[in-house]
Amino acid sequence: MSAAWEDWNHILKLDPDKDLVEGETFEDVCATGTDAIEIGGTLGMTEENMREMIQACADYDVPIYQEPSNPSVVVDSDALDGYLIPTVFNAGDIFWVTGAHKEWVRIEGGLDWDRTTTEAYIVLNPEASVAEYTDANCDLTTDDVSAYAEVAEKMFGQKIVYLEYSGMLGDPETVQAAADALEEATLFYGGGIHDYESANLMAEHADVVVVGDLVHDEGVDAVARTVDGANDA
Ligand SMILES: CC(C)=CCC/C(C)=C/CC/C(C)=C/CC/C(C)=C/COP(=O)(O)OP(=O)(O)O
Ligand SMILES: O=P(O)(O)OC[C@@H](O)CO
Ligand SMILES: [Mg+2]
Repeated sequence: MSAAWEDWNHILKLDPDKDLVEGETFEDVCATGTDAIEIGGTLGMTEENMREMIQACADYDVPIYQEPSNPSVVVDSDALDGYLIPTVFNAGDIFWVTGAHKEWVRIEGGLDWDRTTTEAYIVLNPEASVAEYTDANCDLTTDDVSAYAEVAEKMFGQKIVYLEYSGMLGDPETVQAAADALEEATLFYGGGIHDYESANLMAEHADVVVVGDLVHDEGVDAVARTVDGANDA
């Protein structure tokens, strides 16, 4: 059976610490045409705000995945299709590569691995909260990025590699270099997608584009245009 994300073009990432645009509902959000909703963020995450947002999206016909930023915010909910768990390949602190995961396993005493997939993050915007949080070394050349992508897939068996430019539009050549380095793994791209053109551009290079802040800043019509851009690539 193929993994769900192999058929996706577009993910909408909802931040439990941010509001929707006034007048818009989670029903509207789930009707943007996105292939999946990922719930997560770096700052301001709690088990409670995660649970509320998962519940708010539960009744609509779109898969929901939680992307926890640390073990203490993981939510056990039947509404979830699964967990997408970051591991940050260029983190400055090993805690964000394997340490948090070890703690999660230790605390839980066993995980539902069938519902859990890791995402091999390469964090590339030094201004993003996630870069600061994980002390990521974002000073990477295109060759560094493609080499990390290859190591993620070939050495660590990662099924998903995630180029994370959160808050800024990334470099298409770097995204293409990462795509070229991968054989089977699915390449996610996220950061700064704000319209049809930017979604279309990044979806030419990555398998799946992730749209985040746009839903909180501009709303569902803007997100729907990025879905079109991704699907047309
Ligand atoms: C082991 C478990 C369950 C969790 C650990 C998972 C890890 C390693 C997390 C570190 C990376 C991280 C914080 C991922 C969260 C998803 C993410 C990158 C969100 C984007 O965040 P930003 O856009 O930088 O932050 P804000 O939107 O909160 O400002
Ligand atoms: O908020 P933006 O810049 O769209 O980034 C999306 C996502 O990659 C964040 O984790
Ligand atoms: Mg963000």
